[in-house]
Amino acid sequence: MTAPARRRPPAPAAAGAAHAATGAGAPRGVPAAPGGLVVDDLDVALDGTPVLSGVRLTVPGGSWLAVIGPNGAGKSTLLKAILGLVPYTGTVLVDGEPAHARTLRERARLVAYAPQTPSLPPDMTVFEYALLGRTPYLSYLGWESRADREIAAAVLDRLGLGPLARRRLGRLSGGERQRVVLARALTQQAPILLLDEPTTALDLGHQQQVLELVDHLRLADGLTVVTTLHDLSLAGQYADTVLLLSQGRSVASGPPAEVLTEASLAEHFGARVRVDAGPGGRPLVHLVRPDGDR
Ligand SMILES: Nc1ncnc2c1ncn2[C@@H]1O[C@H](COP(=O)(O)OP(=O)(O)OP(=O)(O)O)[C@@H](O)[C@H]1O
Repeated sequence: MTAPARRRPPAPAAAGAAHAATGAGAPRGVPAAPGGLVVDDLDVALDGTPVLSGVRLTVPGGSWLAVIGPNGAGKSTLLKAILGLVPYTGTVLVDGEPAHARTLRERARLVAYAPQTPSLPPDMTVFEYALLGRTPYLSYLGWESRADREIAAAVLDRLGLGPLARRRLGRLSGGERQRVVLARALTQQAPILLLDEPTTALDLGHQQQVLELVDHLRLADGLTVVTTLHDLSLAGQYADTVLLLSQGRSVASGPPAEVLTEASLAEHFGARVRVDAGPGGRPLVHLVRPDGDR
């Protein structure tokens, strides 16, 4: 896979005032992270219900942010706001500009998104679906080139999906569907990758395969990665920074070992856990039965 090398120094934290999503250009005082993301004072209400309030984050280009939080905390909504798929107030800068300042085609070349529960056309084949990732690069009346087809085939191979290339989407298992959705996002070859729960349907081996591939691409090509993850040990092993959302607010953000603490997880998830230091001091989170002495 090829993508422009985008290694950049971390950007300072955002510090701007709220501004309407319909405005154009970066608000004064909010520094852009080149190749990265800046979110500041983000509010989202859906059907009149506040879902996100005052959320802020900075993801320097080439780094990995894991967004964690209990069910309904607003993780998926945060990704959708970054993509410009839901209305918001506040600041969202993607590679230094608000998403809505770019055309849909420009956005698709910049940000690839693998949603949590996509609807897949049942009669489309795996290869055809992966090839959709090349759409932002086609001319308006053009067809996919041989190079586009080779890129899609290479991504399917790297995800172990080559043998399923001709299979129709309606005949895939849950885990196969999830990897196909990731394949389409990777075929897009965008420098920013937003993955909503990319491992929930995967067995242990495929979880590792998918996350290692994403990390390999991040390191090789400088991709910026944002994943929501319910598996907190995976968040701890792979992310540079963890953002904990609770009831629509950012309640903690920082290196995994600072955010994934027993006290914090008890408070915000209502879970009793043990946190051990794993390889490199990265945290491993284990559920502990409240009556574990029995
Ligand atoms: N159209 C809507 N109108 C009102 N509330 C909504 C709407 N869509 C989503 N919500 C609510 O917004 C909240 C955040 O949803 P979101 O999907 O972002 O949470 P999440 O953290 O990704 O949850 P999960 O871990 O369960 O996937 C939830 O309480 C959800 O019910």
